This record gives sequence, C-alpha cells and structure tokens, in this order.
Amino acid sequence: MASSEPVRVMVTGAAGQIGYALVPMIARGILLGADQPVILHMLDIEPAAEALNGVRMELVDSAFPLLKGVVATTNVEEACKGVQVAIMVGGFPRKEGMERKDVMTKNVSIYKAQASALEKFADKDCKVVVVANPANTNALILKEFAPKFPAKNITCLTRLDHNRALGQIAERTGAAVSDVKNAIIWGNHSSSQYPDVNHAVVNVDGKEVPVRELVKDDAWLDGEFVKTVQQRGAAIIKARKFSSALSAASSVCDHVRNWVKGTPEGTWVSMGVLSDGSYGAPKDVIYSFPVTCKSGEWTIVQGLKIDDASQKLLDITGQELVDEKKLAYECLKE
Ligand SMILES: NC(=O)C1=CN([C@@H]2O[C@H](COP(=O)(O)OP(=O)(O)OC[C@H]3O[C@@H](n4cnc5c(N)ncnc54)[C@H](O)[C@@H]3O)[C@@H](O)[C@H]2O)C=CC1
Ligand SMILES: O=C([O-])CC(=O)C(=O)O
Repeated sequence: MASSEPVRVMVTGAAGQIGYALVPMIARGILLGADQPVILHMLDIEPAAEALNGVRMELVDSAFPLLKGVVATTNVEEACKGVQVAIMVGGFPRKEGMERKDVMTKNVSIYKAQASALEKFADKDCKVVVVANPANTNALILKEFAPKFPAKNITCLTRLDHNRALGQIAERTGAAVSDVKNAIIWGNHSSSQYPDVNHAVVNVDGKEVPVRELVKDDAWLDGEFVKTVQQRGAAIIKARKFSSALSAASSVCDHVRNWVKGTPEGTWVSMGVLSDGSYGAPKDVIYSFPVTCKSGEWTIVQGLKIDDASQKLLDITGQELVDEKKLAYECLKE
C-alpha cells in the first residue's frame, strides 16, 4: 500500500473520543508510515456535525505534511467512497455500569446499515477494522450484510487487549514493553476474553525467556493478571468517565500498520478475524487469534500447544460469541 499516492482512510465516529485521538495519529503517519500521504474521510451523525467540523478545522490548523485532504461528512455513502482503510469507531459507547450487551441493540443496527455502503462505495480491497462495541459481533454483522466484500478484509480490534497484556507483564517484570512479545488474546473483546501468556516471552539480555519462568508466580498470571486485562476497559471508564480513547487509537494504528506492513519475524499479534475453527473456536464468528501478517494478509498462527485449563477458557469466550451472534440477529429483527 505504500506509495506516493495518498491512501484514503475512513474513520467513523470521528467526532467522538477515540476519533479525536486517532485522526492526528493517522495524519502524522503512525497508521501507515511516515512516508505515506493520506486523505482522511471522517463520518459522524447529524447531531455531531458541528463537533465534526471542529475536528476538521483543527486538522487544517495542524498543517500535517502527510495530510492531502479531508472529507468530513454525515453521509455514509460519501464517507465510504474509494476508501482503502475503514476504521469503524462510530456507535454508542458503554457508560459506567453498563455491560457490553446493553450497547448491542443500538450498535448492530448501525453496522448492518453501514455494511451496504462499504460494499458499494469502498475500494474493493478495503481493509476494515471494527472498534465500536460489541466489536467482534459488529464486525460479523458487517461481514454478513456485505456478502460481496472479502471476509478476510473485515477484522475487529483486540490489539488494545494484547497491548494491555504486554503492558502488565512489563510492569510486573520491570522489562521494557518493547522486550515483551507473543501474548495472545483469545476470543471476544469482552470480559470473557482469555489473555494467555503461555507462549509469551521477554527478551532478557538478548535471550528470550518465557514469561512464566521470569514471573515465577502462576497464581498471579492465572488470576489477577487475567482479570486486570479483562477488566481494563471498565477500569478506564471508571477512572476517566470516558472509554480508553488514547490507547484504543494507538492500538488501531498498531493493528492496521502490522496488517499492511507485516509483523516482525518471530512475533505475532492478536486480531479478531473470521474463525475457521482453529483451536476448536466456533466457526463463523469473529474470534481473536494470534496472527502473523505478510504482504497485507493475516494468517492464524497454527500448532500452539493449548493446555486443558486454557482450552476451557477458549471455549467459554467462543460460546459467548455464539450467544452474541444469536442475540444480534434477535436485535435486528426487532
Ligand atoms: N475495541 C476496543 O478495544 C475499544 C472499543 N471501544 C468502543 O469504541 C466506540 C467509540 O468509543 P468513543 O469514541 O469513546 O465513543 P464516543 O461516544 O466518544 O464517540 C462515538 C462517536 O460515534 C458517533 N456515532 C454514533 N452513531 C454513529 C453512526 N451511525 N455513524 C457514525 N458515527 C456515529 C457519535 O456521534 C460519536 O461522535 C464505543 O463503542 C466503545 O465502546 C472503546 C475502547 C476500546
Ligand atoms: O470496555 C469498554 O466498553 C471500552 C472498551 O472496549 C475497552 O476499553 O476495551
């Protein structure tokens, strides 16, 4: 995708919290690289039109050298026209005390409506990442209602959870976060997700040491660590009264950059992708797996040994996705 031609990047919900953190990162080259010009397509809804125009004005005022144009609109078809990357943040966020299921009804109908606009107007190889919750199920609805769109191009964000896991291990071991790799987020971007460190390693003086060996505290790794990562979104909402906008925006950039430009040799990342049943995950849901990326394509990492306790956790989060899919279809009927 790297070329001197600008890449068209759409952000929906661009006037919101994550949008406000994300668009300057895109315009600075954090999403696609410091040499890749971009044109930003920002979509929001009519009640947010004035705020959206405010963001547009600030983008102009920032004089970002890579930013070659801005489309700011409340018209979904106009927003989707020719986009090569679509970052779907638009929706109703979870507020303090709400479970993700509470936001389901409103958000799945938005994703059904936007699926056809994407299918009709976006570039035929557009890469899509869904951020808005319930992220996996919104992505699934997008896929189901855009049947001509390549299913492999529709993903959801679990990179924030992945990065949270790396961050927790770094804090606990005192390592730099850049020396920690190969954690895995399995399943749903919800509190049922399984943050798995059984294959994660820390670079200590040039040697890769397994996280379990370094931490020497399985009770913490299987207990508090897992809970902290699962509940981090809720903890941020409690502290900020808003969702984790900065870290979500940064993780979106990691997700797309690795997808487009590839993952480093020997490193995998977590992405919500259409399940093919690997590791016993239910098929036909968007499930978070460890993936490597090359030439713009993701591949699920195969052959990892999963112990019985972990398999149970993979199954629980998979079952939640099956239940969410059913609920989403019920919501769409109402
Ligand atoms: N997957 C992840 O890791 C994370 C997901 N989230 C989710 O991301 C979403 C956005 O969060 P925030 O930016 O904090 O919320 P926000 O409420 O600040 O922004 C959402 C924006 O979406 C707009 N919107 C609503 N319906 C729309 C539609 N039909 N088309 C286009 N735009 C529409 C709203 O007007 C608003 O400007 C929420 O669903 C939140 O739960 C938040 C953090 C992490
Ligand atoms: O929990 C939420 O609603 C926001 C979110 O997805 C996260 O921060 O991971």
